[in-house]
Amino acid sequence: MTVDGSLGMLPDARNGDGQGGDVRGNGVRSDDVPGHGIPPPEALDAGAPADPGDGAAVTVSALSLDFPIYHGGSRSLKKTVLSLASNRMGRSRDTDAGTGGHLGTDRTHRVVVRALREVSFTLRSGERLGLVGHNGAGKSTLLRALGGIYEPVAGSVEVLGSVGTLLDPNFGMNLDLTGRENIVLRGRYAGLNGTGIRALEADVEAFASLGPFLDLPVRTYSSGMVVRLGFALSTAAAPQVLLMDEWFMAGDAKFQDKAHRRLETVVRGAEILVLTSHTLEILRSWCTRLIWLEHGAIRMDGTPDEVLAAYAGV
Ligand SMILES: Nc1ncnc2c1ncn2[C@@H]1O[C@H](COP(=O)(O)OP(=O)(O)OP(=O)(O)O)[C@@H](O)[C@H]1O
Repeated sequence: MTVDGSLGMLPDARNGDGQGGDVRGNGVRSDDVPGHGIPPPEALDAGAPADPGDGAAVTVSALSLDFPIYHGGSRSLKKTVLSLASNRMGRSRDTDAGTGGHLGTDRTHRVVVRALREVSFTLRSGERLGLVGHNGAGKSTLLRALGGIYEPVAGSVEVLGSVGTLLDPNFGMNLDLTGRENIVLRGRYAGLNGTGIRALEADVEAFASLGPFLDLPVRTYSSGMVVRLGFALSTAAAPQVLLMDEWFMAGDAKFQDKAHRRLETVVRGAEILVLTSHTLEILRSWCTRLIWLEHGAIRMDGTPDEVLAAYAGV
């Protein structure tokens, strides 16, 4: 079972529980979340927060990841794939369109999108990595593989340290529960005691500014309101390794401003950041290193100045 080690976080991978499996973005499986009967915070005072340990590092070795296409039996798709590649995965002629991963077939002749192809890199404490590349280049897939959400078909991912994810505002959220109940649940999954959960509730309530909606089911929220709640929950504590998709830029202008300030604190607290964005100013100002992905493979790995000059000519 993969239970998050701290708020919005996956467990420390050194416990052997941070990789693979059906982990949702915040270490909470949506099907694990009970619908009712959540004990109040004061009933939980015996618990203690997990110790995230120290010395974060990320090692990715020859990572490949495929998505099977289940209606790939259609003749036109098969014909396209067969005519595109002649026909060994990972050894394409110039078979790729301008967007998307590499289309091919696996050993059982099933059509797959090879979203990542033999990706290798290491990250040490202090590094802030930005991922750039065309639509469908594999940026989000790589983030999710680092978060243990997707399993590699080949190669490996090793993450040392607690992992925090800002990948999808809905991850780990039970839409039938109220915002407040979701906060308590998240606190419980993080191993917080009653005092910790009350502090979390106060922090998220103040930050998300949902007013009376906090006591209504999340399914009644607008998408911006879900972002507010999800963001507030996922940024309530700084993980050692923070994985961030660009959805955090969603929300109205006032919220974006607030979100940016809070994120800066989290990013300062995190030892390693991995961020995807199409916004060049964000990549330049937040990252110390960029990896340019093209059709699932690393095209370039360097400083933001080097990579942006080659990628975007800026
Ligand atoms: N769940 C899925 N099922 C099938 N294919 C998928 C799935 N998720 C991603 N893909 C495919 O994997 C490839 C990489 O997608 P990914 O979302 O990682 O790209 P990205 O670089 O994040 O793109 P964008 O900048 O458009 O968000 C794409 O070709 C996409 O079609």
